[in-house]
Amino acid sequence: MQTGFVNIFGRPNAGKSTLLNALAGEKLAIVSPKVQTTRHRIKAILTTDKYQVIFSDTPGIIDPQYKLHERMMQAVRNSLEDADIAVLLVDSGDDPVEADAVFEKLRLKAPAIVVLNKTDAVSAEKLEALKKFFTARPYSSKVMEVSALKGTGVQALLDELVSRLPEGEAYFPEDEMSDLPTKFFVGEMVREKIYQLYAEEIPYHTAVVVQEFKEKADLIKIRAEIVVQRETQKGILLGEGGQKIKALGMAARKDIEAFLGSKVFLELFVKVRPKWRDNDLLLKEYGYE
Ligand SMILES: Nc1nc2c(ncn2[C@@H]2O[C@H](COP(=O)(O)OP(=O)(O)OP(=O)(O)O)[C@@H](O)[C@H]2O)c(=O)[nH]1
Repeated sequence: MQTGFVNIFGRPNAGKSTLLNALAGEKLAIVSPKVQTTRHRIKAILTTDKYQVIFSDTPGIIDPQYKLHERMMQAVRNSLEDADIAVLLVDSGDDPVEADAVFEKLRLKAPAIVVLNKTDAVSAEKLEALKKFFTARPYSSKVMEVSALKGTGVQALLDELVSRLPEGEAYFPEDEMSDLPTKFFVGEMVREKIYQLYAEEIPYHTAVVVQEFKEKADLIKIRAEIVVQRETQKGILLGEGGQKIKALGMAARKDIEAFLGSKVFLELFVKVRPKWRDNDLLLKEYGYE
């Protein structure tokens, strides 16, 4: 069978997580309109009798400002190492010069396909110009177009990727969807809702840790801790009379229930941990190694 690693790189908000989910046919990576939603390297495994592709979504490439950012960029570097094919994802509405600067710096070893995303949101002329621009770049072996959101072009991209993979044995059992544990995805679903429900800065000061995951007769009991840096942030998360966190819990529970295919009892707690984003021990505890 054709088998190998396809790793997705790009600037924050290019749509990497949306594309990973579209390729995998399953929502594994969380998505929000805010930049830097993805903090880990998230693998999605797609297996048929003809191929196994292991896709990786990586954090958007940025200059680190605190240790959490450094961990995020380490996840990007790890992903550079094992790629059989790199997908360089471009937000077609963006300035191509900025994406180009990021791709140049990656010093890719693997052959790369430049994928123009969000084609649903730009004109044909702009797309034509982008195609010309990226075709001429030295790292680009092909330029393709998709709308990860609408699904346009995703099958053609998948076919192209599979055709370029080496032949070999499957790396993972056929029923495995990811190399990350269920608990991780549950925490991510809570984090996604924080990105969606809270204003600008709150999500960037927040981590989510699932502390308890117990399967009972007819439901799964989950206890998750939301970590923030300051007391004021705790107050914002809770909202007046706990209204905000209640809404957060309800929205997250819905997604978690759909993901697990089971009824869920979700308890959320907020804890203040000053400067956790720069604390090696806490970063490790929260899963950012
Ligand atoms: N119109 C349009 N919007 C898209 C498309 N793909 C993604 N988006 C939107 O772009 C935003 C960012 O998408 P993500 O998938 O979270 O982007 P990302 O590259 O993983 O972002 P980071 O976590 O910052 O690295 C979300 O609001 C998506 O809905 C697309 O094909 N068309």
